Amino acid sequence: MTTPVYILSGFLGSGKTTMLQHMIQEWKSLGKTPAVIMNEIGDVNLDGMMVDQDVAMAELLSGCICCSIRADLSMELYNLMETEKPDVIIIEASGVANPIEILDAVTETSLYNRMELKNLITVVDAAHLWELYQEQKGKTYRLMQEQIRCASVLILNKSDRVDATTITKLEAILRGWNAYAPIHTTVRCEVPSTIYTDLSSVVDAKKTLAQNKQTSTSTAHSHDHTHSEHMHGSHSHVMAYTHYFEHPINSEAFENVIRSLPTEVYRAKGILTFNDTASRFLFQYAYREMDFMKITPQKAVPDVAVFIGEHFDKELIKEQLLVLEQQAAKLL
Ligand SMILES: Nc1nc2c(ncn2[C@@H]2O[C@H](COP(=O)(O)OP(=O)(O)OP(=O)(O)O)[C@@H](O)[C@H]2O)c(=O)[nH]1
Repeated sequence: MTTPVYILSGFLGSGKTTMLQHMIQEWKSLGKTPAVIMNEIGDVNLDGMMVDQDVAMAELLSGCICCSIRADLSMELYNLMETEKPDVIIIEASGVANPIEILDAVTETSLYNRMELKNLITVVDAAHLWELYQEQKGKTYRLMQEQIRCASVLILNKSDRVDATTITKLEAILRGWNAYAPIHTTVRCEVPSTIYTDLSSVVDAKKTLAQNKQTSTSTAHSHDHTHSEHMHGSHSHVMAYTHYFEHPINSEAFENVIRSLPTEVYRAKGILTFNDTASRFLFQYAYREMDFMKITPQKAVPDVAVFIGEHFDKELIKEQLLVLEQQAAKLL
């Protein structure tokens, strides 16, 4: 028996965890046992909390799966196969990962383990891509392009955030960059379940990937790049700041801080206790959209927020959050 492996790629905040939740639900309803490998560039895995607690999960934190911890990925894949014997494995890459490197790690591991890459699914934030496409430059744009080129399935997500004409244009752009992958235009990654459950209908992922990989490497990188230049070139600009809260804070004051974040911060998420609400909240901020969800964590978790972006001033964010904590502490 060969275990199918799915790679979920896509820029920060595009909807990978949302997609992962659908996949897990679908497989479980079919009586299958999925296992997950999650990768975060911050040092806490908040997305893991969104995932069904019964699912076996390995976490690769504080680095990008495609470079610094690529060897760990092979090891985690091996361990999961040995200990959990899952029916299917899903790897959720960090939003800044170059999927080609993950693909290589899976292929390497499959040499000594019976696993097979079924699909490399790339989730795209429609509004974000549209904005970057207007400029057609920058590292984030190139990375997104690379993630799209490598995909065997493309999910054009957050279609609720752009109009129908823009969607048509975006679909044409995706097709121009990736001639093979089926494109699914979605809201909250609602796709026909057959794309990940009916394995017989799955495209020949290996062949597609090999073709796209060729196009991708020849256009995005010059062939004489060294391996390390290739890996770090696309996302060495990304940084993260993790803030642990000592005190509950005021929810409105926090929202104001998030609203005033510099544009260099493109992703933030956290778990917070507010002094003016009864419940704890999971907060999400992706490409200027903010979302709060009530949660009751299954295990003890600290109040924490992670900010991810390019060359932003960590100290400034830290100071603003400390002020919120001091203001709240005075009221105690
Ligand atoms: N408006 C809108 N929001 C969405 C959609 N899909 C997901 N979101 C929201 O976007 C935010 C990010 O979604 P995630 O699924 O966590 O994205 P991700 O790619 O896993 O994020 P990272 O792991 O940080 O890279 C969450 O607040 C989601 O609820 C969509 O189709 N439309």
